[in-house]
Amino acid sequence: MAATDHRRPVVVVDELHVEYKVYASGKAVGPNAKPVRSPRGIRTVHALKGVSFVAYENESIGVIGSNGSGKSTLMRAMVGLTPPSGGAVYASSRPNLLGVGAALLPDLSGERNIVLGGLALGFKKSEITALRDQIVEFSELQDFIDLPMRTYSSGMQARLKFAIAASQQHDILIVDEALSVGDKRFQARSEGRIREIRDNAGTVFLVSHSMASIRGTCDRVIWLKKGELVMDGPTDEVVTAYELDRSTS
Ligand SMILES: Nc1ncnc2c1ncn2[C@@H]1O[C@H](COP(=O)(O)OP(=O)(O)OP(=O)(O)O)[C@@H](O)[C@H]1O
Repeated sequence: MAATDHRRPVVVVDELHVEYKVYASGKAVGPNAKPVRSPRGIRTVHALKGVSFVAYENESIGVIGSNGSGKSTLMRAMVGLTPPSGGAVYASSRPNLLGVGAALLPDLSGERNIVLGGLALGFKKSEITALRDQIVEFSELQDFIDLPMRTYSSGMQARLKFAIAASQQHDILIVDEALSVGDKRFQARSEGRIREIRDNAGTVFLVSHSMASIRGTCDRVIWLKKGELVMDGPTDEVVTAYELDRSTS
């Protein structure tokens, strides 16, 4: 395709395989993968089985598939949190996974967590200070920002996390299911922010079970099923095929 040749590739996923090895007593094996029991009592879950695609700048790519199909594993492998057992991921810059959750502390105020989350995402202290007002405003938590995070509802926590992570332009941003937690109005605002990041030459991956969010945000969709990429193409085509598959299986 001539048009494709002119776009700058930012992520190349090449024949990516991820296998999790879990002790049989472990809790990590999900219902959809077929665990293989080895003689030593270790199960292997083949979560990604040779997934390949190229993502270009200015694309926003939806990642869909039923529970346990490998979506989060793919995102974690793209940011380097989960090592591939085969194949490779190449990226023009480090992808950022939106989900500063692990870094935030429930006993600290929203205010302190903005600093903590910002640092965890690699922002400089001065950048966080400059972005503070914008983050509070986007999260709409002005009246609650001095309270400990444990007093926030899950939707309020999700809003703060999204506001921190989306406060800066990212070259490659991965949003894993974050949008489904806030209310309708916040979802619409976050979708708008994702489109803005994409329009400013970023590439956005959105993992979601909400086909409305996917349709509203993405121009291309990757559909995973049991660790394999079954379809990669324009949003409407892939979502329609996925919904048909779900209604018949
Ligand atoms: N840390 C882990 N250890 C062992 N197995 C894992 C681990 N993480 C995921 N898996 C398994 O890998 C498979 C893919 O899981 P993954 O979380 O990538 O799916 P997903 O498509 O993101 O699912 P969901 O829609 O439910 O979030 C599942 O069978 C799951 O049980």
